[in-house]
Amino acid sequence: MQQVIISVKELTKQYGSFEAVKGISFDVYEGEIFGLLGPNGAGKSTTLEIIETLRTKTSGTVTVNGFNLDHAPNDIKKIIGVQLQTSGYYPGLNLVELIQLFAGLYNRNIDPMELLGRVNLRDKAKNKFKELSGGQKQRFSIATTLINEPKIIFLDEPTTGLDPQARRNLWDLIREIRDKGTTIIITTHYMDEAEKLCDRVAIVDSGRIIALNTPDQLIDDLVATGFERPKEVKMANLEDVFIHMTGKELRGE
Ligand SMILES: Nc1ncnc2c1ncn2[C@@H]1O[C@H](COP(=O)(O)OP(=O)(O)OP(=O)(O)O)[C@@H](O)[C@H]1O
Repeated sequence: MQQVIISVKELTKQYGSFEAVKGISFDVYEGEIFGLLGPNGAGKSTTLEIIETLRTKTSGTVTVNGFNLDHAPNDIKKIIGVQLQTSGYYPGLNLVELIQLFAGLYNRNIDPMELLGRVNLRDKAKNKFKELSGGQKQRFSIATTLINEPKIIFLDEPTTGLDPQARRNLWDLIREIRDKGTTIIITTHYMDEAEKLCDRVAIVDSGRIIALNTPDQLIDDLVATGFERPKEVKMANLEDVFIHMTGKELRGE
């Protein structure tokens, strides 16, 4: 029996007269990678930011690890990890110093080099955030979400703008974090990514959830309607060519 760690019931969010979230309900299970998918403006970030305690809701109930958002937002903050906007990293500090700063804020005693090792950034320990490549920045930003040893982390479009190797590398990292027991909520516009990475996905459209299931079941349900994709005539695609020619390994970037 899977344990519910986040429960959202009839959540609404009104921006003035515009209703961005229109009564969304869903549960996230402990230890899963849960994807929120949907077109631009569907209400994904609004929903996540409400759960993260960063935005007020208009109505509805949100419970995280048994804590009610209305009564115990500080308890929720303590058990979640949220990616900072890039502007949140002090420009004068190197990666080790940034981790030490966050660890101090969270009152945690952690080894910066061990954490950097987890995200394959030991050799950049003395570099500043702005000196990192896109993939490295994402990996560092994910590392910072782990500093307070959270039960749940939120990743908003973590692979946008990355090359195919860096995306795959980040998927491996995200799976490793999940396999250690952390629940992950992720938004993405890449359906191949959601299909490979997410245990379950919710599709959000105009402020409502229009589907929620495992990627496999959603595909089977579509096929059962008689849907058929035009036959693929080639055994590989351009991404296969790219990976084959440039290698699977992550670059020095
Ligand atoms: N602070 C705000 N004030 C007014 N309207 C807002 C505000 N924030 C978001 N909105 C509107 O609410 C809707 C949902 O926005 P939201 O950012 O949650 O969508 P999203 O699904 O995360 O989109 P994207 O995929 O583009 O990130 C959009 O129409 C957006 O313009």
